[in-house]
Amino acid sequence: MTNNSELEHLDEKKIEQDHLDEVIGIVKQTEQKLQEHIDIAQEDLEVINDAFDDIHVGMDGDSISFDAALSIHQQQQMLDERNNSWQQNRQRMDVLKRLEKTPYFARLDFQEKGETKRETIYIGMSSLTDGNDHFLIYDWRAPISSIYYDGNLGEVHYQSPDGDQEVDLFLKRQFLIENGKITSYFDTQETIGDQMLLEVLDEKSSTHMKGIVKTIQKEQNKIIRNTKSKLLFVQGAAGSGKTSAILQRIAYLLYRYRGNLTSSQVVMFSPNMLFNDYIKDVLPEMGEQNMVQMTFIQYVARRLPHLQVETLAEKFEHDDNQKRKQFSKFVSDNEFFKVLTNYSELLNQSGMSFRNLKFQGKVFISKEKIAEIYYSFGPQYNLGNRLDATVERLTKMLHRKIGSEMRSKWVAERVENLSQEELQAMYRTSDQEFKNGDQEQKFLARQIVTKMMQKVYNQIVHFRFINVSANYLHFLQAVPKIADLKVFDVTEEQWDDYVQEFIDGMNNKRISINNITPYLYLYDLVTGKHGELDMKFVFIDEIQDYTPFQLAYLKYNFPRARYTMLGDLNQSIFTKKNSQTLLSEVQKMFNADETKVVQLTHSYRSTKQITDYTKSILTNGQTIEPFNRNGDLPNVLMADNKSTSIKQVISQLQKNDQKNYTSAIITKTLEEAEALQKDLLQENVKATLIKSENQRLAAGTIVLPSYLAKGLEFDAVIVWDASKGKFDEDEQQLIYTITSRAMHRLTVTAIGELSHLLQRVPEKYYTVE
Ligand SMILES: Nc1ncnc2c1ncn2[C@@H]1O[C@H](COP(=O)(O)OP(=O)(O)OP(=O)(O)O)[C@@H](O)[C@H]1O
Repeated sequence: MTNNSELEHLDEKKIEQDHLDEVIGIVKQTEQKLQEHIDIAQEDLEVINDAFDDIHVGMDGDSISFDAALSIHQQQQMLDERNNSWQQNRQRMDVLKRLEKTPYFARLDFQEKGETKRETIYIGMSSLTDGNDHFLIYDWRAPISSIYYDGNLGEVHYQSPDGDQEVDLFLKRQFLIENGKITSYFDTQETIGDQMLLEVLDEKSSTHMKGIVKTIQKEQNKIIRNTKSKLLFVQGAAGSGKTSAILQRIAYLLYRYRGNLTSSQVVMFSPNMLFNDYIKDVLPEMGEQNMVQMTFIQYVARRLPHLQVETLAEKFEHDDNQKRKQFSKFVSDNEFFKVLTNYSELLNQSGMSFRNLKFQGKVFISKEKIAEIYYSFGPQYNLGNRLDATVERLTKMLHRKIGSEMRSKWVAERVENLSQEELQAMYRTSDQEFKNGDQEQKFLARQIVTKMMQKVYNQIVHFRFINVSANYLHFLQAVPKIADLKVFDVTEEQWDDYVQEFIDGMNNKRISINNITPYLYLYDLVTGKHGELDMKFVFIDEIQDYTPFQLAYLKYNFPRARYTMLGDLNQSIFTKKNSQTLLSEVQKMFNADETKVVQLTHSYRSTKQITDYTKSILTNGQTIEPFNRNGDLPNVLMADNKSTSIKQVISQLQKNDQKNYTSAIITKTLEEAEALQKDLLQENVKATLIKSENQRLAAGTIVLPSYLAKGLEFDAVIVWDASKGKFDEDEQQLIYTITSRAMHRLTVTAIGELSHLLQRVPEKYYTVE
């Protein structure tokens, strides 16, 4: 028997479904109108294109009349405009198609302060108006929508363009809608009801990340809508939604600053390429274009195309050595950044190295001559304009050289022997006239010499006459004199080895990750580069893997940008930095009143059981609060030997399969991942090996090394071979990162004895088989 409240609920559901049907009807009408526009625009484009072809046909030979040129220009402009609006319409159509399935996910009933009328609004992925400009759906990023994420019922505030607004909120309703049908709805008192969040988090993982617009949490909303801070620093536990929050933040910023901000003025530095692929759908699904996305290594390496940069795998394995760790610490410190900055100032007086400028294999301007020119400018010059002045002087010398070279014998001979086609190619117009033969001869000689000299000119304007590697080497050699090595526990002999390593690398056209950033920074200082002034927002994910040097360099490169840095200081697998130091070092680079630090402590990715387990691995970790979603206890599979361990993995994979969980087997190193995948194959178990960050995640079981697992998540994770002696004490963060990738199920395998890092976890948090 149904009671009254259930009946009311049914009635209410029907009313909501009717409203939904009505909105979907309007979405469809809007689609139809838009389609007509698109069709017309398409026809227009074809007409313009045809006209364009006619003009081309009308051109006679190489010359083109002024009228035709003008016409082409106008047509081109028209074409660009139409193309643009055509593209915008297509994008809008994609958004409407999505709205047709799920127009909105929430309803708010409220009354603005000072108003007498109650209002009801619906919130969705994008706004939609009816014919009378009345909003049927509000974009989730609109100012009013923020009360959905921020407030409990009752008095709530939100920021509008006119300042702080107060409303009285009566009702907050969340919908689950599938293909135009309301499957369920909840009225909630709290910010975002746990029930809705549970439903979302219980879903299975996929090879691509999903948006979280419907269930953004209050703390996350603060990150998303922050527009004031120059530095927004987010410390968040594994799985607390840092990455999700920044992607929504980018969508928010693109909406909020529409017209003044394009996706090319937003750059995101991500931990590896695999991760870029993982998140690539989130923004397009919100109707926005992806930002510029790259890894730090890509950013620096693209400027040195002739050098091979150490890979992540190499760096990970090299740093296993204690001596290297010590160097890495020194050369990645803020102090080292200062030492290098100071060194560059000395170069203003002396010490810059140059290369000879050559022409046809012979020295044309010697490096000594260049040095003389460079230091002929007074002390009022800085490095940047000293170089500019040198370029100017060298260019003048080049012009003089062209003048004298034109009179040389080889040029006269070359002119004599020019074929008809070569001549035509040299004349400005096919009927170029000359006063006399002498003038024509001069003109041609200049053309020939200028062309030959073009290479030298390019070398000058691209600063090829600066010997960057010699300069950097001098700097490294000078370090013991200008910095206190003892502070960093490095002896002079050890430093000499480090310098030698750089020289050996260079001889083989290789450079280490440690050297590449200081190398480029010195180059930028010498060339007076001002950085990319146009970049407005810089996002850095997994900040704990950046060194203070790299961060200082990014700041130098994007001097006008606002920074959002996110990370989990518990997951520093490359820098192994102590959490607080990194934060305080970063904060020093910005004014305190322009900095905001936000902590996200709730972990949403994993079940309560997994989070309880993973957080016990950390001895002095940041606060982590599990979200109350239940699952199995993590299980530890102990074996006496490797082949038993492999059998255990296979049987676990089968159990995971039964639950439809995709599994990832995470090994410590790449070598182990490769060996394990082969062993599995021998047993007829297929798994995709992810061995480089340039691959894509595949469906089905995958095997990957720890450092590529950053930022990713999987239904089930099997940690391979967490045996005794496998992980050092300072690798807690690494094992924490690996285990915290699991959403629903976590398995750990070990041979002989379990790693002491995992023996710390209280026994009540796992089972042993
Ligand atoms: N508000 C939310 N609503 C729904 N799902 C959420 C929310 N916040 C986070 N999640 C989910 O939690 C998981 C972890 O989020 P995300 O990867 O953004 O966390 P992270 O802090 O970047 O993690 P890590 O540092 O471990 O890489 C994702 O599946 C994400 O969809």
